[in-house]
Amino acid sequence: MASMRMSMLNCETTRTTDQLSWTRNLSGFTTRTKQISVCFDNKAVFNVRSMRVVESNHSVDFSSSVNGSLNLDKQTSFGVQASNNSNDDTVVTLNARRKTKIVCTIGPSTSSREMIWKMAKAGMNVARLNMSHGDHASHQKTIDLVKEYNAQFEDKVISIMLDTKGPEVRSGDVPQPIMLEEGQEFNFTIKRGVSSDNTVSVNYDDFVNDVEAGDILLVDGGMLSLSVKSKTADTVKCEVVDGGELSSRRHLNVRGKSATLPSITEKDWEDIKFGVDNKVDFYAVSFVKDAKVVHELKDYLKRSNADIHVIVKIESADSIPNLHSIITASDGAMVARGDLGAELPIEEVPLLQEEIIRRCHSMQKPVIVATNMLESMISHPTPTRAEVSDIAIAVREGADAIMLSGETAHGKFPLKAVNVMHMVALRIESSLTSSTIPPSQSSASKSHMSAMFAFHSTTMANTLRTPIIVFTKTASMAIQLSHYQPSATIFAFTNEERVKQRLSLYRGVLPITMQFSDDAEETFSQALNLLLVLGNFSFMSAF
Ligand SMILES: Nc1ncnc2c1ncn2[C@@H]1O[C@H](COP(=O)(O)OP(=O)(O)O)[C@@H](O)[C@H]1O
Ligand SMILES: C=C(OP(=O)(O)O)C(=O)O
Repeated sequence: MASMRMSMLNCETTRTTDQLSWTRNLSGFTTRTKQISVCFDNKAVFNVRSMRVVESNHSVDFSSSVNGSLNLDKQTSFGVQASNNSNDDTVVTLNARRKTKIVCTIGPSTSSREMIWKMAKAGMNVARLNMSHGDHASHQKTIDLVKEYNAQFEDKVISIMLDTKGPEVRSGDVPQPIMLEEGQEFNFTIKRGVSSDNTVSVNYDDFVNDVEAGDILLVDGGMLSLSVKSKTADTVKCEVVDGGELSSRRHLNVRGKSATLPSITEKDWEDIKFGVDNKVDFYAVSFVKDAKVVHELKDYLKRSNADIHVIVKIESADSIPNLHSIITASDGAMVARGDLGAELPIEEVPLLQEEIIRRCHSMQKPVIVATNMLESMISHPTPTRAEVSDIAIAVREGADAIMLSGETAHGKFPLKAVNVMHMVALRIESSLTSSTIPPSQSSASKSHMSAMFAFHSTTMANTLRTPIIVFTKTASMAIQLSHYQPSATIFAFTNEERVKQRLSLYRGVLPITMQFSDDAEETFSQALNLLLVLGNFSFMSAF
């Protein structure tokens, strides 16, 4: 077992002083810790402590599938033991904990109370509501259930992400899937409510203006494809290139072209208002093409007094030249590979994924890798090896979160899919060779004291192989720490429920709510107590 050191820090540190050793009784067990104290906010003295910790990371327990939240099962969670080393004080053992977060799309397979609870247990960190499907009443039910779940725990949290429909083009409803054969003629019409063997509606009136003869139409990112042959005032006539089943409300993309609609449509504004009313945690904004739309949404949120973060979905060909300004304006990004791979050549997708993750890291913004991650598990109980490798790549590239779509929304094996994602992420993370010093591209700017503090705390924590405890009111210090990707967990204590909700998207951060006392000593003790009570640390033997 490797020895580790647990440190505690706080934001806006301005100076450090040496400290004495400290003895106190914690939950009936005597512990001794060494402490370093730091000043923060230019006035209060706050303590940075250290404690001997042992990590049993050689035996990752895959049965302890947790949503990055605490595991109450003492067998599979943490333990604390007395150190034999007289210089080192309390020793804690803990099993590795998944750092990469899991976003799950909620749909018919997972919207029941029972399934929300089971998904949370299996490892869901963020519930995504796709506004392209369902109505406000059905999404309201999900929101209420997630909130009910959250209200039960200080140490477990599912955040809510509302994904706007955006200016997407979709085929209309069909009573039964239509089988399209290669070479057959098939039409899309802007007339509403049409569904026959050779024609269906599209939901976008300018479709006829946007497409030209010779364009290639992709259904569901290329599951079916058609070549445009001609058009009339209301109908686009095509020939099927790759056939298959066309079901209701399928995505339509024109290879290489973005729709000319605004990124936030009238329906989106209604959905955004619904999100404000329900205090969701994140918007995932579809088909963002430039930073202007992000500013527009942020202005609206400010006017509405709504503290909701904006995640931009990078999925439109038009967004690529504006990546820097879009991500700068946002609070994070999603690599929405479905539409991205339809609007741009598919071989560009892995390169863009890497680039978007790199840019988000450089701006300390969270990034989600989405779509097709375990696609085969929509209908099969086990993933393809390529899907497992895809998850591994996203984890290695440093994504904050990885996303399940149809796998959990309407798949046959939603819990198994979450479990596979959890296990693969955990295994890959355990194999990552963590250098002691955080990556050089993330070196701390000397002008930002908090960045320097996070950088050096990470170096210390990595050297000593210890988790970190951070106390944060605004999430900022926990986010800074997450950015440097320490090798062990960041326990983020906050007295703000919304901060806890938000932090559940960030890699390596385990948010816990707790009331802060005016007395920093007491706050620290309370936090340790809470970790003990919640089963993060349990003494295996006392001294
Ligand atoms: N709230 C919902 N109600 C009904 N079906 C849903 C819902 N959310 C997702 N789905 C189903 O799951 C599929 C995959 O989800 P997702 O990838 O989010 O959708 P899409 O690719 O259609 O944008 C959808 O195409 C739809 O069939
Ligand atoms: C996540 C995506 O968006 P949606 O599921 O809303 O189409 C995507 O296109 O990859």
